[in-house]
Amino acid sequence: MIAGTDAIAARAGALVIENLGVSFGGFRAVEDLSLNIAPNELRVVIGPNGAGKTTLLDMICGKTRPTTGSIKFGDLELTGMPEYQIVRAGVGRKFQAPSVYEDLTVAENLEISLPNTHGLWQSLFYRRTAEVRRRVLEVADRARLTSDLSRNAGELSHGQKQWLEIAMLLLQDSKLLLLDEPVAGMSPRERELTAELLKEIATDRTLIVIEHDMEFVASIASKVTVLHQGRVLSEGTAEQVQRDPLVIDVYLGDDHHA
Ligand SMILES: Nc1ncnc2c1ncn2[C@@H]1O[C@H](COP(=O)(O)OP(=O)(O)OP(=O)(O)O)[C@@H](O)[C@H]1O
Repeated sequence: MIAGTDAIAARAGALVIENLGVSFGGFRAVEDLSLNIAPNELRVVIGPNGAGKTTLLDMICGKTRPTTGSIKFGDLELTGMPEYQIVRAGVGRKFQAPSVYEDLTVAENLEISLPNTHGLWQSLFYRRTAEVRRRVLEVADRARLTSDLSRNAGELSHGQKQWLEIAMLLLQDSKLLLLDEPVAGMSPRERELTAELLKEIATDRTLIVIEHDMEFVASIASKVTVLHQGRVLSEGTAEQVQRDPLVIDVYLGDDHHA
């Protein structure tokens, strides 16, 4: 019974992190960190430089192995699983710098993100091909890339490349998306569109977004977790954490709180 319930939670994207910790040669980058993220939640993680934000995402996606604690994605314990299995379990990571295939078109970038595409092209089975086209068009529409499908990805603006990469995660069927500063370097209009896109994605997927820009955070987040020195310092709405004296203290002198 419990396994069945957990399996549903895994598909829906619940993430439960308990007492997570990692040390790099004696230095504790993350310590005793617990987080509970509901299915279809859009959680923002903020914190000053070196707080452990990137290290947290690295541990969820298997890039860094925790020294202590557990990361449960539904009924799956992710700690100890190799990175490719974590991807297959539905966890997709986007790093700060976009990594798309610049010499391929937007459509081609999207097509190759679909699982099992190689076998598909070998067989050239019409119905599957039509299904691929349908899914590519649907996700391109979601990511505001419909009119750019035949352009080379290298010609896209910085913001459009970020959307393409998010679209690739959607086609990979990621149920939990980990995004590292998705609006860094974007224009104000691109930020607005990204806020809309992320909110839309959170209607049927779970997202964890690392972000510095508090205006953007306020525009997207239902809940914010503030990390400091590898631990959770505060949690609440953007407004609540910005008013928290502990958070103000940590950011003192930082223009985020001007
Ligand atoms: N592989 C590593 N080896 C040694 N120290 C590391 C390693 N990775 C991270 N650290 C250290 O762990 C701490 C947390 O780093 P992390 O990159 O997670 O912080 P962050 O909150 O993402 O900061 P930023 O906002 O600057 O990206 C830092 O002090 C960093 O120097």
